[in-house]
This record gives sequence, C-alpha cells and structure tokens, in this order.
Amino acid sequence: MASAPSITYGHQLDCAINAVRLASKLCQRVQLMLKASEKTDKSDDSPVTIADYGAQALVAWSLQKEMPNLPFSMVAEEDSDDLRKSEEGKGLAAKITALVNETISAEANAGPNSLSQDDVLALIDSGNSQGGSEGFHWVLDPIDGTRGFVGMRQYAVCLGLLHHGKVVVGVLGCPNLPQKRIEDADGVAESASKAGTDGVGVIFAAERNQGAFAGPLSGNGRPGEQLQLGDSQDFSQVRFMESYESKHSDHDFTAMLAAKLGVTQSPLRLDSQAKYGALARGDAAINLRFPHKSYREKIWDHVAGALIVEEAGGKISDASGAPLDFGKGRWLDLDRGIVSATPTVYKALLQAIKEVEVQPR
Ligand SMILES: Nc1ncnc2c1ncn2[C@@H]1O[C@H](COP(=O)(O)O)[C@@H](O)[C@H]1OP(=O)(O)O
Ligand SMILES: [Mg+2]
Ligand SMILES: [Mg+2]
Ligand SMILES: [Mg+2]
Repeated sequence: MASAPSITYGHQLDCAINAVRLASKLCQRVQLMLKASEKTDKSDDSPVTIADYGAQALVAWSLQKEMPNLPFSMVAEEDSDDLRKSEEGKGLAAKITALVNETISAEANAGPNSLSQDDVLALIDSGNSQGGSEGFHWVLDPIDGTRGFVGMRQYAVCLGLLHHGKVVVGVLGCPNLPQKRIEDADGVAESASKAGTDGVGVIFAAERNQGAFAGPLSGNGRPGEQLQLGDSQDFSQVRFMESYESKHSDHDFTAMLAAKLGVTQSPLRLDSQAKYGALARGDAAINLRFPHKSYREKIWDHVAGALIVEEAGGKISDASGAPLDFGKGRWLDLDRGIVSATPTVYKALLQAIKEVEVQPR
C-alpha cells in the first residue's frame, strides 16, 4: 500500500516570506526617522514603537490578501488597546495608518490610502488568537528585540505557522544583520548602521522537513542558500550567544555555564531572534536564554527561530532537555531557560546545566 503523501506547506512559506519582507520594509522606514515620541512603554516596561504596530498590521494584511479563502488565526504580540484609549494613542494610530499605507503603495502595488484607521486597528487586533494544539495558527512577533530596534542594533520580524501545535513554517527578517558570517561584536554593531545597503539584511526561511535557507532580505522569492550546521566539539573554538540586554537573560549564569563547558571565547551578544538565524548559519554554536525568574516566555519569541535551527540540523529545548511545546496557547511554559546548539555541543550543554548547581536568578 502506498504511504500517504506528507503534507507540505510551500504556499504558506511563500506567503510568509512576502509578509515578512513587506513588514521589514516598514521597519526600515521607521528606523530612519525614529523619535522618542513615537515610542510608548507597555505595562511590562518593554518599549513598543509605531513600527511594531505597523509591522503587525502589514503582516496580517499581506497574509489575508494572499490566502483569502483560508480561515485566519494569528497569535501576535501587540493589540490596539493603547491606540484607542488616549488622545496620544489616537495620534499614534493616525501615524501608523499613514505608515502602513505608504509602505503598501511603495512596495505592494496598491493605491494610496487603501486602508482606513479602523482597518489598521482591526488588522492589529486580528493577532488576538489564543493558538492551541488544533488547526493552523500564524505566530507573529512584529518586532522582536524592540530595544535593539530603538538602539540601532539587531531586531527581527518573526513569523511562524503552527499546524496541530507543531511549527511547520518559520521566517525571520533581520534588516540589520550582515549577510556575511559575524566575526566579532564590533562588526555586527557596524552593520546595523548600514541597514538597506549592500551586504546588510538577511531573511531566514524554513519549512518542516524541507530545510532552512538564508539569503538577502531585499529581493524576491525564496532565499537560496541552504543551511547545514557542522558539528565540532572543540570548545576552545566554540562561541556562545545570548541577549544583548542582561535584564533579558542572566549573563552571570551563562558565564558560569560557558566556563564549565571550557568555552573561552567571549560571548556574542545580540538582540532578538536574529540569534537563531546566526546559530543556523554557524556564526556561533550555542544560543543561551535564561530569563530572570519572574519572566514568562511567549510563543512568538521562539516559534520561527526554533524551526530554522532544527531544519539547519541544530537542537533546541528547555534547560531540562524537554521540547518546547508551542501548542498550549500564547505562553510557553518551560524549565528555567531555552538552549539551542549544534547537536554534539547541545548534549554537552545539557550535561553541564545538570552539573551547575546555581540557578538563574
Ligand atoms: N524582562 C524581560 N526578560 C526577558 N525577555 C524580555 C523581557 N522584556 C522583554 N523581553 C523580550 O525578550 C526578547 C528579546 O530577546 P533578546 O533579549 O534576546 O533580544 C523580546 O521578545 C523582548 O520582547 P520584544 O519582542 O518586545 O522586544
Ligand atoms: Mg514587545
Ligand atoms: Mg519578542
Ligand atoms: Mg516584539
């Protein structure tokens, strides 16, 4: 008996790539003109900019335009509450609407002013799905690493697709990431100021069981370079990555882990899921995230990057080795932190975590 054909998600991958490219264009426009007044602070003290909202609206618009006949469910970070409450919020909503329309007319061959302010607020709120382990759900972080975005460092537009709780498509748009392998922290800092120029801006894309690919963010179609991780375990040569912000991941704990493994190179500190892309193309062999104890992870911070790492041949799990379960709603419950690495290094890393007694604070 012939076996059932396996499901592929090629059309959804193409649509996700187009949506991420469009939203990345909006982010690049805003980064050129960002002012403090266009940034608000949410109740968790994280910043949000007109670009976060605009990118969320554009991804929702683009996906629905390209797949009009499919039911649409999206789990996304932002909502329009703060844009409806105050005069200041309404002013931001008007700016976001103008920005979304400008980007659509410049990049997507649509007429100017094609979306009203209400349309844009509704698109932002279309990201309010609770997700879960049944059916299809898009998962979006319109800007991951907003602090990096504001600080002219790294950030990423991160879009994934869940099918029955498993990630089947993952796309990362990284406008400030160098297209060449990162050799040192200074090089990557410099690249962020050259966004939009030759050699800067990368898109990573993966489909389950079909591999992970990278290529220039500018341009069309699927990125062409397949990523396949090597697997050396020479810890004197291995470099690890972690958050730029020590508030987001415990740098003291990771330093202890690295010492236990015999890693001597200093860490590469980057904002956002750009780290997952950098791991998948071999810029570093380990990515460590140990948030402080009170922090609860959300699925949009890991869905797209996790598939890109796995399809490049890497491993990802929580700190106990348990797989990340993205099918439980908007939150991601896990043991202590999230680790990803090349396969042999990953095994040694889990062992080192067991042996290091002190827990992240
Ligand atoms: N207190 C916090 N601890 C850990 N992560 C945080 C905290 N506040 C925000 N984040 C999120 O951490 C991620 C950035 O990761 P990194 O530190 O690796 O750059 C982002 O998703 C960011 O949200 P946001 O998407 O709003 O930027
Ligand atoms: Mg945020
Ligand atoms: Mg995020
Ligand atoms: Mg975000």
